Amino acid sequence: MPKINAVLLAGGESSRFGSDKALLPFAGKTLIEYIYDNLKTSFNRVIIVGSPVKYSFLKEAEIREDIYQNRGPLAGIYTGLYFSKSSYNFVCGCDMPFLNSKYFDFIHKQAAESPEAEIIVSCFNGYLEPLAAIYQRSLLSNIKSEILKNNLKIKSFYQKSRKKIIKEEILKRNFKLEKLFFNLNYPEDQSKAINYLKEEAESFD
Ligand SMILES: Nc1nc2c(ncn2[C@@H]2O[C@H](COP(=O)(O)OP(=O)(O)OP(=O)(O)O)[C@@H](O)[C@H]2O)c(=O)[nH]1
Repeated sequence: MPKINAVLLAGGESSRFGSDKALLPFAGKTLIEYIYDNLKTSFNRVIIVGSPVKYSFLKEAEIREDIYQNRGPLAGIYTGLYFSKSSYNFVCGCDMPFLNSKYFDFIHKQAAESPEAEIIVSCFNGYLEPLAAIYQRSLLSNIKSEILKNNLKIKSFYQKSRKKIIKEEILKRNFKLEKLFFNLNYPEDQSKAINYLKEEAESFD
C-alpha cells in the first residue's frame, strides 16, 4: 500500500457561508480540528494549507501558507503537494466532515491499484469530487503553469490530467454518498450537518 499524505485545504473566503467555516463549532471541536483529527488516524502526515496564525490553536499541526495567495483551491492543492514530498496525496476540504476512515481505506486501495493515475476522484450525482481525491505530486509543474496563466478552475485542469474516476455504482455499494460528500457552503447546511452527526452518534450506540 503506498504511503499517502493528506492535504487539508483551509483557505478561501467562506463568502456563501457568511463566517469562517473552518472555525465553526462541530462535535465539541472546531470543524477544522474535527477533520484534521480524522485525517491523522488514516494518513501518514497531514498538511494544512491556510493561515498559520488563524490555526495556531492546532498545536502540533503542520500548517503552510498558500504559495499563491487568494487563488482558490487549485492553488491550495499546489502548496500542499509542494510541501508534501510524497508521491500520493489525499486532498480534502475543511468543509467535508463526513469523509471517514472507511473511505480513506478505500482510497488507499484505489491508489495501490492505479499507480498510473495522476488523479483518483470519485463521482457522485454526475459530478466529480475534487476535494476528496488523490493527487500525484508529479502534477506540480502542470498546476503551477495553470496558476501562472490564471486558469484557476479545477474543472479545466482536470480535462488535461490523467485521471481515474471511481464510478458512483461502485461507491454506492460501500457508502452513503449524500452524507459522505456533504460539504458546508451555506448557513442552512449547518442544521443538515448536525442531523448527520446525530445519526452517526445513534448508529454507534
Ligand atoms: N488553501 C486554500 N484553500 C482554499 C482556497 N480557496 C478555497 N479553499 C478551500 O477549498 C475548500 C472549498 O472552498 P469553497 O467553499 O469552494 O470556497 P470558499 O472560498 O471557502 O467559500 P466561498 O467564498 O463561499 O466560495 C475549502 O476547504 C476552502 O477552505 C485558497 O485560496 N487557498
